[in-house]
Amino acid sequence: MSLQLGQVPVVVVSSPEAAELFLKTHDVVFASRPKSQASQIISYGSKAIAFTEYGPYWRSVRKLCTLQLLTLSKVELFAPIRREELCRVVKSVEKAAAVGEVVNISEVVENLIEDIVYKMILGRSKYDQFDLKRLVQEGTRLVGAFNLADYVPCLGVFDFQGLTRGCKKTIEAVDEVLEQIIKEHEQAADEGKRHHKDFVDILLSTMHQTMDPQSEQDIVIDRTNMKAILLDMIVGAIETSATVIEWALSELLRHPRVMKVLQDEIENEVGIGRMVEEKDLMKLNYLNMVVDETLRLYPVAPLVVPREGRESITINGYYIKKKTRVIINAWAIGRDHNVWSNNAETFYPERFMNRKINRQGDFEFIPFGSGRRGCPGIQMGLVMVRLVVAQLVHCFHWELPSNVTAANLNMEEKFGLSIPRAEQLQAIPTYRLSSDAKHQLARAPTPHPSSLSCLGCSKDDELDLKKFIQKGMNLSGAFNLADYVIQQNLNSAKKCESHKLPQHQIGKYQRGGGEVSRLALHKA
Ligand code: HEM
Repeated sequence: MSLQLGQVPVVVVSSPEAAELFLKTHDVVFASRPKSQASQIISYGSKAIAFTEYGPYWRSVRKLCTLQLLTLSKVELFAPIRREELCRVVKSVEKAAAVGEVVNISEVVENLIEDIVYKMILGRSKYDQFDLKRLVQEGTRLVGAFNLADYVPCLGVFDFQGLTRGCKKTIEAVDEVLEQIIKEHEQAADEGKRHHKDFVDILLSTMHQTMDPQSEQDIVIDRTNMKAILLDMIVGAIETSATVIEWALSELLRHPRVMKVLQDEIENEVGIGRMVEEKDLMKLNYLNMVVDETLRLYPVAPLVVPREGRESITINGYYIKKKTRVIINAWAIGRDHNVWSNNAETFYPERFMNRKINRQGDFEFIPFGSGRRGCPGIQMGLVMVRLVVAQLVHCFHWELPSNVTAANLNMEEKFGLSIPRAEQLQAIPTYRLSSDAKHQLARAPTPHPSSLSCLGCSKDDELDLKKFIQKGMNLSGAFNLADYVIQQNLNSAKKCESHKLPQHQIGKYQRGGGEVSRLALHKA
């Protein structure tokens, strides 16, 4: 569908076939983002990833964030943080369950995801004096709002809708929090207190240095870029994951049959004597179906994030002018009857049973977008969503409060860049694990700090790599006679013999060093 919104030509894509043309076949043409007044202000002038135009800067920053924070190995590194935060939440919901209290699930989930994300990205829990979550929500609302000035630019100066004022106020408050976080990291580094590097430390260490030596442009990041990147990561991680979890739990509450199948699956795989661990997730197929079905019906970004044509192009006989804005309607695609049959509006996870889904390559299912601008946080998002949903339905039975039924539970959404529930979700929990699980909860280990190591994993108790490294250092530092007597003539075995150095002596050092480095490499 083609629209003319003010001065901006817009193409709306609402079928999987068309989505494939824009996100795969001609992805490179539509890999840029349009500039909007709100996104410019909120992203410090397009200095992060999500609203930055396609080019070397965007590529370098995206690469940095992916490698340092979002690869599967980095995501796994943060498992202890997720575990500890979830244990804390389970304990507090258990207390509410003991007295039959109604729990505000939305609040619990949003706070949980917020805590996990801050610890992963900022290396600390939230500040009492700053409500960063509220600022993030406000920022997302402002960026998602329809701003007349984006389509009729001459109206921009008047700011009729007050969006520019709102954005400036929000970003000033966000800036204060980010400045404090950066200062704390700098101070701790100066005092030699930072033994484990978090994402803020990584960004600080890359400041003012060429980010990508292979890039044709000399790209360096300064303090402002750093804040923009941190904000992008926080917004990307908090709003999205919490929203999916809330919708999944809402649908499970409306569909007791699905809830029961899911609880049975987890009980069979995990047992009723302990909480769900991340390693269990890969065995939980029905859980994956529940999450996919939620993402199909409630794609967090229903219109993905707008794209912009970098050049004019003709697609399927239609001429599309350079700078045309492209809106991919993931919401409509997820509910398309031609793809999902006549029951497309129904929450029915079993539809994914015999469907092999590629989450960023099948165009009938694009909750994470696709192509060059597809979501880089998919691994982190999916782990958080699956783990929290699994844990909450495994540890508790949930019932709607007495005045709400499955039929009248309010399922309206708030409109913005993302679509959270309009009304907070509330339910009454009953603890369902055996008493052994309580001991396990009490013993929940404190996580190791979010160290981003060069191997991308934490220390393994069974593999004492440090011992091998020390031994290797000892051997390479040892005085080796052979280095002084035969080193110059190593290539001549005959000369070695003629120097009358005992063969076993040479072999001892070579064997020792070789064995140590072989073992160390093997362990690594
Ligand atoms: C369930 C969770 C998530 C969902 C459903 C989701 C969804 C999306 C979608 C639809 C897009 C637009 C893709 C496109 O234009 O093709 C996107 C982009 C993005 N997401 Fe996510 N996301 C999730 C989690 C995360 C997390 C955990 C992070 C980072 C910590 C993240 C960071 C980003 C960034 C930086 C972009 C912009 C990419 C670019 O423009 O190059 N997301 N996400």
